[in-house]
Amino acid sequence: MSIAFLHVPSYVCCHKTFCRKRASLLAPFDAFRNKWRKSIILQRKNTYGPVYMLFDEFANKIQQAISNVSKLQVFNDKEFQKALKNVRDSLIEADANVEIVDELISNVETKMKQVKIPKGVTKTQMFVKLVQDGLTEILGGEGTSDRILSAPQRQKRIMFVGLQGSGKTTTIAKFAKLTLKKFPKARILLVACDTRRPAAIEQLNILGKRVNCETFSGEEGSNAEWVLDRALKYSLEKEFDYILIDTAGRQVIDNDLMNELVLLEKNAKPDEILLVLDAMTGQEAANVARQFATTVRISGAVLTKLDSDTRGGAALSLNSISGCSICFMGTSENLDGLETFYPDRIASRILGMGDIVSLVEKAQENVSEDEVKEMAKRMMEAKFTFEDFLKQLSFVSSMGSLGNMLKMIPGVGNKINSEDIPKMETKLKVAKAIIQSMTNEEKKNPQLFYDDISSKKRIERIRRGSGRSQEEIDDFFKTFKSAQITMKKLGASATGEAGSADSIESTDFAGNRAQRRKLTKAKKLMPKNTIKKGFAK
Ligand SMILES: Nc1nc2c(ncn2[C@@H]2O[C@H](COP(=O)(O)OP(=O)(O)OP(=O)(O)O)[C@@H](O)[C@H]2O)c(=O)[nH]1
Repeated sequence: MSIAFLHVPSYVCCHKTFCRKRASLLAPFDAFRNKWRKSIILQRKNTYGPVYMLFDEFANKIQQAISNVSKLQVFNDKEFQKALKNVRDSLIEADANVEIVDELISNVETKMKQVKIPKGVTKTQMFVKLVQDGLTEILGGEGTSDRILSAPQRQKRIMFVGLQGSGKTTTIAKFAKLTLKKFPKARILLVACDTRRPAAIEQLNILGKRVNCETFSGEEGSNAEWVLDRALKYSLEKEFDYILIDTAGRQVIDNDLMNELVLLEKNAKPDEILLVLDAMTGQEAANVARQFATTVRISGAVLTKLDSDTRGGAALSLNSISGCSICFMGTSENLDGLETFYPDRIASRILGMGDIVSLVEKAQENVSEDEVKEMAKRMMEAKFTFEDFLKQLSFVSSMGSLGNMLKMIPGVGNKINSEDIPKMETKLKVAKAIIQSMTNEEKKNPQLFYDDISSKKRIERIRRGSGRSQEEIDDFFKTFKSAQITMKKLGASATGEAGSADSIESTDFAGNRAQRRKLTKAKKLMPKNTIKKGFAK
């Protein structure tokens, strides 16, 4: 059965009254709609594990349009118009607002005609850059996330508002965790002002414990103002640095909700008010934002459930329609699933150009400088053990989903087939299990598995201990060997020692006969001085 009828594009319902009527008309479908959403999340989880690609449906289409242009030898007016049409179509299909899309297309068209293309830059490259700039603009301007996440000069109060089920309570816990990552000594109090839904208080209590933050809640039946008043006194007394205030949501915007928020804003005098919006509502999120912004002073939006939103309509419409910029995005149900939203980096990721800045930031968050130095030193010394391999694997998994990480690497993200990622993630898990079944001596000395007469017995013991098949074990040792070779190559090239092709060929994992023949042929074709030492440039 088609459920498309549940999502009327918001440009059809530009009138406030109609919006309200539409929402109440759809209220009976809400339970069904939520069930449908949950089933989609489950389906995606079952198919791809924890992987999500940012707006993958939209990204695939726009990347296709861009890649067609990049392949062109001649970029004449006919091709240019065709490329513009393809970009426009992909944005419209992504549920972006038609007026905004047309403005973007017209800007690209005008700029392309006016701009003086610098030497060394092709017309098609200029086109891609203009599309990227346009996309960055509609995703939002500067953003306020850095200010919101900055160290507080005095007690900082942040209020979270939004419709029911948009993800406020979960986002508060995620936000607390993100803040603690940045300021580990920060003292954070979570305040349960969502007194309408008793389960919300319990939910905040549980989540608070999971992120090691204290929660303040009133008795059952107490009103939100009363709880806030007590919580503020308590927080001053105990000198908390951050006060994160959860508020009640409604299925639709009504006077009751708005009046309560106005009172809470007046009493809490929050430094920031974050509007939490469900990305899966598409353009409707922009209308909700517009209505909230008329009542309370919204500092920015948190767009949740982006892991389930393949189209991107909410992100593409929010800023232009409501003037509300996206500061953070929810990328999973996990408490680690909140990321800062940088429009330029997101545009780059969508266009398949990667996001190396975020990748480096993630790496810095998860691995210390000393660890990096130690790893580099071992690489230089051409030592690479199972212990190092395990450290690298743990480092990769601590950075979040592999799919997200790969998408951030320029030139790699758009070449990865999302269906291959779960296989890669399973491979990482298998490798971890195998190494964990080794003794400390084995972890430190991989040679025991290659030269030692007891190697067969060792491998068999590990196979049984890790519960893996012989095929998985063989695959693991092969992968490890090639990682070891790569490390040797890197170490040799950095120190200028003989290595590279010659030394690789002499190892037992130089590939099969066909690969070796290919290598010899390549070496013959290379100028002599390039194959002696290090990498050929
Ligand atoms: N997949 C996914 N699920 C999320 C995300 N954020 C929140 N959720 C889920 O959305 C559901 C609703 O989240 P809540 O935090 O309870 O929403 P709320 O706005 O506090 O709801 P009310 O208190 O009823 O107003 C929960 O099942 C969350 O786990 C996200 O970024 N991704």
